[in-house]
Amino acid sequence: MSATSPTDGTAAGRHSADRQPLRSRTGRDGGEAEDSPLIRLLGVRKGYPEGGGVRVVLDGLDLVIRRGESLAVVGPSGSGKSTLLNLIGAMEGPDAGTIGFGGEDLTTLDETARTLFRRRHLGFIFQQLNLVPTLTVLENLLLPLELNGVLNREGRRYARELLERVGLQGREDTFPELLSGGERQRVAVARALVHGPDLLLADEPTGSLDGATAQTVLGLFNELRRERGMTALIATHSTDVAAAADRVVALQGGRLQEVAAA
Ligand SMILES: Nc1ncnc2c1ncn2[C@@H]1O[C@H](COP(=O)(O)OP(=O)(O)OP(=O)(O)O)[C@@H](O)[C@H]1O
Repeated sequence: MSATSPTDGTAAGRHSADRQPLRSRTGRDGGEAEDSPLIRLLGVRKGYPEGGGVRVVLDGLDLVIRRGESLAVVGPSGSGKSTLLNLIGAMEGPDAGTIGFGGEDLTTLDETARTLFRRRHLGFIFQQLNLVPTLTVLENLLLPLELNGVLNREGRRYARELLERVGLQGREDTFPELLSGGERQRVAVARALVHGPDLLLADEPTGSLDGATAQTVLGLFNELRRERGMTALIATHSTDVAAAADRVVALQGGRLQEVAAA
């Protein structure tokens, strides 16, 4: 079964683009380009070895995500949400199926091309955060810019602006181990956004945050979608996070199902 169409990604894209009320929820005017698919999964399967066999986690997923859309993925623990994010983020490859990103099939890229693709186009917020402990907060934020060879004055200014927008102004020179869990999570949020990614992949991005701070972070995602046309895919157990998304899909038993908007 598909999140958007049981059979065909193209039809699924048209179906999704017809969802006018979803656009008005974020205040976007939803032009043609914004509504075009950014990501297109067709027949994606993924399993892991277990007891001499293979345990299938994702069982033939079809999914279309439009440019500028925010999509929440919900589902029980172990249902494959992180696995789905890892596949779309080209962290690993599927056993079968294709994953299109802006017309390019990620499953055909070699390791070097996948690394470059991730650096240029994606912002990750991992559950484990993956902050570099030997770098300060600001240095952690500058890392994606450095890796992309675009660390300049404007990048430094934007890094500071993002820290302010997540409420961490004044903590630029602090090391991650001296921050609270929620503060560390906000550093990871800002770091994922600093290079202006086309797609944000966020795994439980507000899990360590209080309600008000979580709303600030979700508001920031939506602002960046409006300001920069960013697309967001968010794995979550939180009903608040799901409610802030344009669209919600649920993973269960290896399959995706569209969930009615709240
Ligand atoms: N690299 C791996 N090797 C073996 N099994 C794996 C690997 N990655 C994930 N799995 C298995 O795939 C299943 C799905 O894991 P995944 O982390 O995607 O679930 P999830 O929905 O994100 O869970 P949670 O909500 O608890 O974070 C789990 O049973 C997990 O053990």
